[in-house]
Amino acid sequence: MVAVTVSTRSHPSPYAAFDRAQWRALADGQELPLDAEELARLATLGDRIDLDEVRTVYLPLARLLALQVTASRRLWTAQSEFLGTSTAKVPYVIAVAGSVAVGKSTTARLLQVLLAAQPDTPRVDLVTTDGFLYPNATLEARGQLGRKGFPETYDRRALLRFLADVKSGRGSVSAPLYSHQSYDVVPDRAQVVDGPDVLVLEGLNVLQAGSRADGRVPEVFLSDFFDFSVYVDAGEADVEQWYVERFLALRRTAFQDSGAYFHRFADLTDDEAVGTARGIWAAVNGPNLRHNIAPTRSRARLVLQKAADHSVRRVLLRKL
Ligand SMILES: Nc1ncnc2c1ncn2[C@@H]1O[C@H](COP(=O)(O)OP(=O)(O)OP(=O)(O)O)[C@@H](O)[C@H]1O
Ligand SMILES: CC(C)(CO)[C@@H](O)C(=O)NCCC(=O)O
Repeated sequence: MVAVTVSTRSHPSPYAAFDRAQWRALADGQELPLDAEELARLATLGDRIDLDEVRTVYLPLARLLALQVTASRRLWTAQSEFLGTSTAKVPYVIAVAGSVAVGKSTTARLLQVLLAAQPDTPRVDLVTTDGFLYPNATLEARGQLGRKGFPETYDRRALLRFLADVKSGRGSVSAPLYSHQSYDVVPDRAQVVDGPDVLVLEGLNVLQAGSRADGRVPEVFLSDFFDFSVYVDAGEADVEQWYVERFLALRRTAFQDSGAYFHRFADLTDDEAVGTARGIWAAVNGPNLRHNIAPTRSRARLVLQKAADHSVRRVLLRKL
């Protein structure tokens, strides 16, 4: 099957586009290594997804990635033999980017499960960049608590160091953790990444180039350490709607916990909750999407374009 090439009259597109049927056909006959129960456990609250969607979208993606891992290992071994250096295995790093509430977490968790079922990649670790946010106390002192998720609210040097350490083949590399419930990084706890076959790194900011305080271009970018990158894309009006729906659902569940940062929103009426969620979107997540996240989409190797019902309607794969 031939993929459609997306192009404008003046610029040939760097992407090949696949509709659902074309993409699904790439993994025809492959077994799905998870059932509906496991899927429900790993899907983000509000993310409507079923096994058919996993088979159509994520299974072919996992197959493509497994193929890339195997090929890159072969290349690595050949180069090491040529140079006479050690052939120690280094983790294959996949970045997953996109807006708040677009479904990055579900995508990243699905890739973890599907890749772990492939023969060459049994050990797959998942790290989210949320843990690299500065603690609320630091953000508050800097007047940045209302900008959480913007590039400057992350410790980008620590994130870069973490990834450089993982990619240099070092074992037992620690990543800090974040709690959505307390809305803050978790002190005194860490996630240890110990030489997996694949590391999936998920976050709003993974494709951002960053800039230094002195305005100079940094010498090393996070993306220098990526082997593959996925951008989860949808229209802003749809993502805002998903954010609002999730906020309403969390109000009935997570916000009820008296220890939750958002507990003060637990007793809002539906109208008040919608107003509050739209307010947070308009002040923080919307501008962040427009100014800092969407502009990085063109750096991704693969784009999943979602429709209003959360289903992926088109897959774009970089051919240039
Ligand atoms: N305030 C909250 N309280 C409790 N859980 C939350 C809260 N906000 C988000 N979550 C949950 O935390 C997980 C990750 O949320 P996160 O905000 O990182 O995802 P996202 O980046 O907004 O969106 P997605 O993963 O859907 O792209 C989700 O399962 C979500 O339902
Ligand atoms: C932690 C992030 C930045 C990313 O996951 C996001 O979920 C967030 O908290 N954004 C700030 C505005 C809000 O509370 O939705």
